[in-house]
Amino acid sequence: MSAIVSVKNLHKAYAGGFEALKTVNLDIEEGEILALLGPNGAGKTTLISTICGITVPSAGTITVGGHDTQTNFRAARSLIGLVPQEINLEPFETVFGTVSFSRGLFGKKRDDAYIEKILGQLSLLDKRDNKIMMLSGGMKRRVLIAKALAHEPRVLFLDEPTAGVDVELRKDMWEVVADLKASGVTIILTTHYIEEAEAIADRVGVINKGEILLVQDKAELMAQMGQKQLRIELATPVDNVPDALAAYALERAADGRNLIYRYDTTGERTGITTLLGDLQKAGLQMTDIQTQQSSLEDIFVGLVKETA
Ligand SMILES: Nc1ncnc2c1ncn2[C@@H]1O[C@H](COP(=O)(O)OP(=O)(O)OP(=O)(O)O)[C@@H](O)[C@H]1O
Repeated sequence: MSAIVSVKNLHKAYAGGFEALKTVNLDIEEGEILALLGPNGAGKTTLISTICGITVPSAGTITVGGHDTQTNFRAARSLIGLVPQEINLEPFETVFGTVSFSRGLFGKKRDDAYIEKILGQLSLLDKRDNKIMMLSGGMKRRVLIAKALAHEPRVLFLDEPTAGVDVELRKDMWEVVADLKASGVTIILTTHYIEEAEAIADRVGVINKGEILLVQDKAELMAQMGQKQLRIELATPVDNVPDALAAYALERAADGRNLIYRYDTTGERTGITTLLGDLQKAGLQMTDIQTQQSSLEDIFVGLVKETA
């Protein structure tokens, strides 16, 4: 795969001198879904709007499809669709009119069949002639996506696409994003919902305080940084972990009814077999055992805490 968006040594300081981005380097591969995670104020929106040419970088270069966003803005911008955080639609306009007009803004020839195809993809075809003000919040978000796709961009930026959207609709949006990927669009989304990144992203980037802490394949990240835990339920609760088991650094939980053992998923040995043997030797009887993998959320919280 080759990079469709390439960000090199990007730095952004706002007028007051605040450094929103500190030397960001990022390559976005054609056809991937990249989720950018970060706490409030981390610099996600600044990064997106700088790539889209809305915010001027203080230093560094960005290319989209090989076009420099500063020296060749029009060519770079025509490859980008941007779905902003805020709903900024004309309430009296129709769905079709809104999307078709946006295509015209990019100097593309009118193409009703293409607009209808996008509306179909976003389940908006039956709302084609409805006025925007008649739509629900979720439908308006879909119109924002349709509008961003109207000029056939190759890269789509979604800034918090599901903020304030209910769980069911959020899952619908994930399907929409998966369909768009299948149609060949590269997708970058920012989100506060880590489960969203876990569900749909190919790669995950974590930003904090204007710096990219990591960008990594999601599955690899979860395998590498994730810990597993084994929860052992005891027949009789214990007040203390027996000294003979000190080496396992077990944690008591549920009033001593459970013991928790954490182990590294990348280690050669988990130590579980010897632990179970030693538990028996120590005279502890188990009634149940369960394993649990740490989630992307655990990993994210750990990373951001480290740089706090
Ligand atoms: N126009 C501006 N002038 C000065 N500071 C700004 C401006 N826009 C953003 N900032 C600051 O830059 C930092 C990064 O903001 P940004 O909106 O990029 O963060 P974010 O990660 O998108 O946050 P959120 O998740 O809250 O949307 C914040 O501290 C913000 O206050």
